Amino acid sequence: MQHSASLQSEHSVRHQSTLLRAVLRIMLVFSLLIGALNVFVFNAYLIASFNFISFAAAALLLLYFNDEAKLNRTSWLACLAVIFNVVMFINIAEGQNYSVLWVMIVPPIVFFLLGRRMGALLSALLFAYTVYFIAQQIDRPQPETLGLGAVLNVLEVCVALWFIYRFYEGSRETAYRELKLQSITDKLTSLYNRSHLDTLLSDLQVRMQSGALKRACIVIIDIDHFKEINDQFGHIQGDKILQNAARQLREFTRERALIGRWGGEEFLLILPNFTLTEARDYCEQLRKGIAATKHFQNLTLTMSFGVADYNPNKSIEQALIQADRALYCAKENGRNRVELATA
Ligand SMILES: Nc1nc2c(ncn2[C@@H]2O[C@H](COP(=O)(O)OP(=O)(O)OP(=O)(O)O)[C@@H](O)[C@H]2O)c(=O)[nH]1
Repeated sequence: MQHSASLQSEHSVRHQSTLLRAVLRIMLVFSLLIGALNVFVFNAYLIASFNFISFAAAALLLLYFNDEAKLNRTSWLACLAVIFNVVMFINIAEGQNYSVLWVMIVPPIVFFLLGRRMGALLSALLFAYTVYFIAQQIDRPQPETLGLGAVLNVLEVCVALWFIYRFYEGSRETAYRELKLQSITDKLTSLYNRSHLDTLLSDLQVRMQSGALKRACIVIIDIDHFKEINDQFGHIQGDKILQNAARQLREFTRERALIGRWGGEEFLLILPNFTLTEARDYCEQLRKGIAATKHFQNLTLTMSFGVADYNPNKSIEQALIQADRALYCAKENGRNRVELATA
C-alpha cells in the first residue's frame, strides 16, 4: 500500500510540474502578445504595463522552478500572479468589452495547480468578486457598440482555455499510462508482476472456456542454487544478477510468450497456442541460451523448467500445480533441465 501511495505521489508531482510549466509558458506567450496588441493597436499603456509585469512574472517563475521541491510555492505564486492580472485587467477595462470573461481562465489553473480545496476556495472568491464588480456597474453607461477589443477578449480567453485544457488532458493521460504500466510491472526485474500474471491467467482461462483458444502451455522457471549466489556475492549483487537474468528471459521470450516474476527467483511463462512438445523445444532453447551467458565475474546461471499444458479439460489451477510438480522433478533430476508434466 505504501509503495502504491508513493508511486501515486511521484506521478502526481510529475504531472503537476508539467502542468505548471505549461501554464507559465502560456502566460509568457499570452502576456507578451496581448501586451504588444495593447501598445500598438489600442494604445492602452496601463493595461500593457500589467501584461509586461505578468510576462516578467512568468519568466521569473519558469527560471525559479528548477526543482520539484519548489512545486507548491511556484504553483501558488503562479496562481496569485494570474488572479492579480485578471482582477487588475477587469478593473482597468471597467468590465467592458467582455473583459470579465477572463475570470474563466482562473478555475482550471487553480484547480489543476492547487488541488480541489484551494481551487474551489479561490474560484469561489473570484466569482463572488466578479459578481460584486458587475453589480457595481449597474446603471453605469456602457458603450453602445462593441469594438475590436471585445472580439479579441473572447478569442484570447477561448484560445487560452483550449491550451490549458489540452495540456491538462495530455499530462493526465501520460501520468495515467505510466502509473498503469508501473502497477503491472515488478520493480526489480521490470517483468510483469504477480498480480498482473494472475490477471493474464484469468484472461487465458476465459479465452479457453469461450473456445477462442484451443491450447496453451504454462511454465514455471526457477534459478538453480540462487541462494549460493547470494551467499557468495551478497544480496545486492544477487539483485543485479536477477535483473540480468530477467532481462535475458524477456529478450528471449519477446515474440511469442508472456513472462512475469512469479515470486523470489521464480518466473512464470505463458505460451498461448503451444503444444507440450513445442513448449519443450522452446524452453530447451531458452535453457541453453541462459546457461551459455556469462554474468558478473564470468559467473554462469542455470534454470530449471516445469512445463504443463493447459486445455479446456483442465482448470488453470490444475495446470499450475502440474507445472510446479514438473519443476520439482527438474530440481530432483539434477537441475538445469526442462521437465514436462505428466497427467
Ligand atoms: N538477491 C535476491 N535474492 C532473492 C530474491 N528473491 C529470492 N531470493 C533468494 O533466492 C534464494 C532462493 O533459495 P532457495 O529457495 O533455497 O533455492 P535455491 O538456492 O535457488 O536452490 P534451488 O532452487 O533448489 O536450486 C534465497 O536465498 C532468496 O533469498 C531477490 O529479490 N533478490
